Amino acid sequence: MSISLPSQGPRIKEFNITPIAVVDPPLLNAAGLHAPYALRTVVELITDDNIVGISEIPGNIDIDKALERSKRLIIGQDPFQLNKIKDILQAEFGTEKPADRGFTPWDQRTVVHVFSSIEVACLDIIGKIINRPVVDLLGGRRRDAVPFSAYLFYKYEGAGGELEFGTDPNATGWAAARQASALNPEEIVTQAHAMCKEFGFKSIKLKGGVFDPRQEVDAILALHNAFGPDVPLRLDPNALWTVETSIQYGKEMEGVLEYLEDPCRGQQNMATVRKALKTPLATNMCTTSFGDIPKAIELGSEDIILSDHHFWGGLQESMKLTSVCETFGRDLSMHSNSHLGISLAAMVHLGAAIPNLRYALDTHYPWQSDEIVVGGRLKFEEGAVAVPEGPGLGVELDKVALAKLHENYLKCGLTKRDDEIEMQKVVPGWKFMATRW
Ligand SMILES: O=C([O-])[C@@H](O)[C@@H](O)[C@H](O)[C@@H](O)C(=O)[O-]
Ligand SMILES: [Mg+2]
Repeated sequence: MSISLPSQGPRIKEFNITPIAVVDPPLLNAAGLHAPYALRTVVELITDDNIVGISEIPGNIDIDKALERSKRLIIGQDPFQLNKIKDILQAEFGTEKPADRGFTPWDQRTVVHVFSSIEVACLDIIGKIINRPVVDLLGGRRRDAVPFSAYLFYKYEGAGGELEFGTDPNATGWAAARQASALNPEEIVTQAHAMCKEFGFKSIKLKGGVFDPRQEVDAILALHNAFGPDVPLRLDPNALWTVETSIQYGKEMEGVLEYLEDPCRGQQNMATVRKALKTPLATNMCTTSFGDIPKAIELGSEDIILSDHHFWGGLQESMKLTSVCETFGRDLSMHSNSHLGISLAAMVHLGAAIPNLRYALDTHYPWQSDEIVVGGRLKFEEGAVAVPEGPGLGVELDKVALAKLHENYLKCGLTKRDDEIEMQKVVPGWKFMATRW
């Protein structure tokens, strides 16, 4: 049966794709080391009456090529017809398998990113046309401001960007702390104090999977001592631990962590660990798509799904996930990667719509200093970001800032994220391992 669409309605007439490179400090993780620039891609959809919708996704040349390929399909479409747009993209690209996400801490699928970028930009357009914020297109706000967690990283000394491992001697406050090394529990506690002071975060996550688990657990215990029992803590070894290691150290941190994130790899292993611990388990690695849900429920692999609209195919798909979580008694919170204000605004609209938000969301935002939205960096108050004012996402693209970060992209020569190669520049021969301890 074919559906006839209104012949009048707006049509997308222009689809711009701009890869950018954002200054990023030398942060360490399970897959190696962050490059001096984190890559993002900015999508702009423009309607025939010149309404502009924007979105931001992780940068990767393969995703950019897929976006290029989707241009001819999207131009001429009505941004309100999101189901039709989804069907068109699905017919062109097919559906990726959950396993296509790969072993890295971040998601390596292509098509989910394409879906997400087009959907968010269309929602931005729709919001502007009907003069409503995006949160109202997700069922309306449940809160006016969305709480985020501090996100600590082990790191080498350095500011990233052109300075790479060097530092800016004129930096003060958090900008100075952000350049400092953090390679042991004491330096992690110092980083936590500086970040919480600047942004007012009320909970703290440590990115693990970098050092021997003993060192990382000691850092968590040091944070517990420094901040006391009222500041919830999380540790994320990005699946590098065995089941035995996860249970051993999970038991040691019982009562200290609010949740343990992806201690080990795969739903079956996570389910075994979950049965052995009282501490809830969270994931952005073993249950990462709707296709993973049946097994997640059957095995009981996690308590909290860390959604990410860039990986779950957009904001509306993420709202669908909230219903799945409610149905099966799971909590939902949010995962992040290095990002700027367009992604942050989208996360805030989604975070404001999620029911029963018990856990503050992740954000890498404090680690970035660049911005591409008019008015500059978004503000945190008491660790939370207010739903942006204005229709759509409530943020506008600063074209001059965008052009500068596109220049960075052209100059830096990076085309996709590869933390293993970056690490090998510092530690020759270093190898990523799917399970390490
Ligand atoms: O930025 C990083 O290095 C993180 O490791 C990131 O890539 C992960 O995807 C993420 O933050 C996580 O929670 O696993
Ligand atoms: Mg994680």
